[in-house]
Formats: sequence, C-alpha cells, structure tokens
Amino acid sequence: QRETPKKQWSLKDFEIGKPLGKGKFGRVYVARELKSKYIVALKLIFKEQIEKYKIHHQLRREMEIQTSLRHPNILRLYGWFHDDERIFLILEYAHRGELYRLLRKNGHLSEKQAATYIASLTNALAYCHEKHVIHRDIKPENLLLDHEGRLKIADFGWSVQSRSKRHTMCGTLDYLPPEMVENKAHDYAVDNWTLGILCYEFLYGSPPFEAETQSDTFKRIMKVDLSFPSTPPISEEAKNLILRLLVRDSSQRLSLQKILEHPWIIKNADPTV
Ligand SMILES: COc1ccc(C(=O)Nc2ccccc2)cc1NC(=O)CCSCc1cnc2[nH]ccc2c1
Repeated sequence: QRETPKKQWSLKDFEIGKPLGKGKFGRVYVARELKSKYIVALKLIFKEQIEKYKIHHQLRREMEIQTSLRHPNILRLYGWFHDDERIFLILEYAHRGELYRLLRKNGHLSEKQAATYIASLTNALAYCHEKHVIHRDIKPENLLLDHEGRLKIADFGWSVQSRSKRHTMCGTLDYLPPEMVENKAHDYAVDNWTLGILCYEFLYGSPPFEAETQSDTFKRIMKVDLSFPSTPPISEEAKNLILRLLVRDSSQRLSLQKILEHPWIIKNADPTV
C-alpha cells in the first residue's frame, strides 16, 4: 500500500552536505530535504558505470527489493531519481555510523551489546528470508547504527531474490561459509553461518578464521578450525550459540527462530532496540 502519492524527486529538493564515503558505483553524501528539513543519505551512481558493468537489471531488481523491505533493522531506501548522467538513491541516514568503528574503538563488545545486535540481525534476516531475499554480504562494514544505536543492515549491493541456489562469490572470505568458499550451491543458511562469524567477532574483536593469507583463511573455514581465546572471558552459552552456527553442514545450523530462543540471547539481548 502506498501512503503518499509517488513524488518525483530531483536534486533541487536537497541541500548536499559532507561526503559519507565512496562505493564501487559512486559516492554517498549526507543531504537535507529542503521542505521537511529531513536528513537523508544521497547515493550517486554514475550511469556509465551501470552501462559498463551491465547491471541495469541488477539495479532495477535491487530497487524493487529495497522499496518492498520495511524493517526497523534494515536501512530504508525512500526512493530514487536520475539526471542525464547519474542515478540518485535516497537512503535512510544512520547518525551513529558504522558498527565497525565502534568495534575497532572498543576492541570487542559486551555480551549484552553483542547479543542485542545478533538478535536485531536475526530479526532482520528472518524478515528478509520471508521476502525470499538472501543478503549474503553481512559484515561489520555493512552494519550501521541509527541515532538511538539501533542496528541497520545497510548494504544491499549484492542482495538477490533467491529463486534458485546462488553461485556467485562476493566480498572478503572471512564471513563466507564452506559452501560459498567452495563455490558450491548455497541457500538461506549462508546467513546463519555469518551470524556465527559476527557473534564471534563482536565478542572477541576479530573473526574466527582470520589468517595471514586468503588461502589460510580458506583452509580454516573448510576445517571449521574454531578456537576460543581465554581473554576476554566469554560465557559458555555464547560459545554454545557460536558452535551451533559455525557448522559445516548448512542443514545442521541453528535456525533463525532457534537463535531468538537461545538462552544466551534470551538472557542478554535488549528487546527494546
Ligand atoms: C538500503 O541501502 C542500500 C540500497 C542499495 C544500495 C546500492 O548501492 N545498490 C546498488 C547500486 C548499484 C548497483 C546495484 C545495486 C546501497 C545501499 N546502502 C549503501 O550503499 C550503504 C549505506 S549508504 C547510506 C549511509 C547511511 N548512513 C550512514 N551513516 C554513516 C555512513 C552512512 C551511509
């Protein structure tokens, strides 16, 4: 259902502010919508890049996916417009920035903070899976925090509507499960594995299979070569959840529903954010 009639936006509706970063396809700026004074993020994508990489269909499908996703832990795409050479995405602005910076600043997160973020991510992923969307590229850089510190899954540059099993690679290896690093067919359970990786990284400050070289990371992932350092001290329940997610056989990974019912989540996650 559409609350308001589809507004045709244009650049003159916005005052452009500081740059927020450079992506592969363009730049992102803070911007203020002049009438409402509402702060948004404006992402510029150059049309010649879209032509060059032949991803019109991907971008179109992306926009269809995005505008249909409405969840408190998923960054909103409010709309888009274009001029002769650029496409502009009007995105939600997350005032507290990348979760990645918080993690690097604090070294690692408390069990309550980590459990709260894992619960938010699990809720957002359950919502995506209902919409037949696998995110597949969930890593701290793609997680943002809004003005209340609420987690937002931000980057959908590679999300796909899962009609068939997917075979394409993406991003750093650290977050990929065995079936993806082996370039085998994979499905929704990719995201369950990634939740295990993120849970470990939130609690220890670095991902579990980190290694000097990509090939060493590859070997550690394939062996599920997992160990828990003695510091910082982590509860047995937290380790239990990680062990139930970082399972080679994707059908044996804890389901999203079971994650939300796990004792560590029940005990530590703050249900209000
Ligand atoms: C829903 O989100 C997105 C939807 C679509 C696309 C996209 O580019 N799709 C694409 C492009 C070309 C070809 C195919 C597909 C990207 C995003 N999201 C981001 O780009 C990251 C946050 S940018 C905003 C933002 C907000 N709040 C912040 N606070 C601090 C930094 C920051 C940065």
